[in-house]
Amino acid sequence: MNLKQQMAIAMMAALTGVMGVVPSIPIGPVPITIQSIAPMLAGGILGAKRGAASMMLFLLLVACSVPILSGGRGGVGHLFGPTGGYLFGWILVAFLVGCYVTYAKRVNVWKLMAVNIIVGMFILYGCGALYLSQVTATSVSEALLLNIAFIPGDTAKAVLAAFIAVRVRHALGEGTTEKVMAEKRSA
Ligand SMILES: O=C(O)CCCC[C@@H]1SC[C@@H]2NC(=O)N[C@@H]21
Repeated sequence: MNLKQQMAIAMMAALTGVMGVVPSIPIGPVPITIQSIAPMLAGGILGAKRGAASMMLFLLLVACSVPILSGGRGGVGHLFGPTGGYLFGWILVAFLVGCYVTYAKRVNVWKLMAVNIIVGMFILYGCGALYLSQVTATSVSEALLLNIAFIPGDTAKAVLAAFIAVRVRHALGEGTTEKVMAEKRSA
């Protein structure tokens, strides 16, 4: 991995942290947060491995008590608290969304939007709810139902993330034959 790719991972982790300045809206044990757009952007812009790496770096910084979770929270306790399933799920979301952009011959904004919705919402809700039901006295079905409140905001984030990712990839020349060949040579 070259320096430019490492910088891109660090910048995505930093961007996710900057989003943490925006306070979350607490509704029950899991808040509404703008940061849930970050894994979709990370995968959509950086691809599978680098997208997942940026989310890992972000969570590592949180574990080191850097106050970059929404509302300025940090500390390893947050990773294993009620929202831990969502936080670790962000790595999976970035990876799976990234798989689409990495392996698609041509990234289509509508398909990316669909992948964002399926992975960045419904698979993430599954991870979050399963974990939440383990660490609190909530059944899996109750925990799943909590996610209904996130659907409108997360749908908007999935749409926005798809448009931003396609624009940024286009601006960076990602997916062009020359770029793919150059990356294969430097890998
Ligand atoms: O800050 C945290 O502790 C993590 C919050 C996780 C929030 C989840 S991510 C998916 C869903 N959409 C939201 O806006 N909130 C939840």
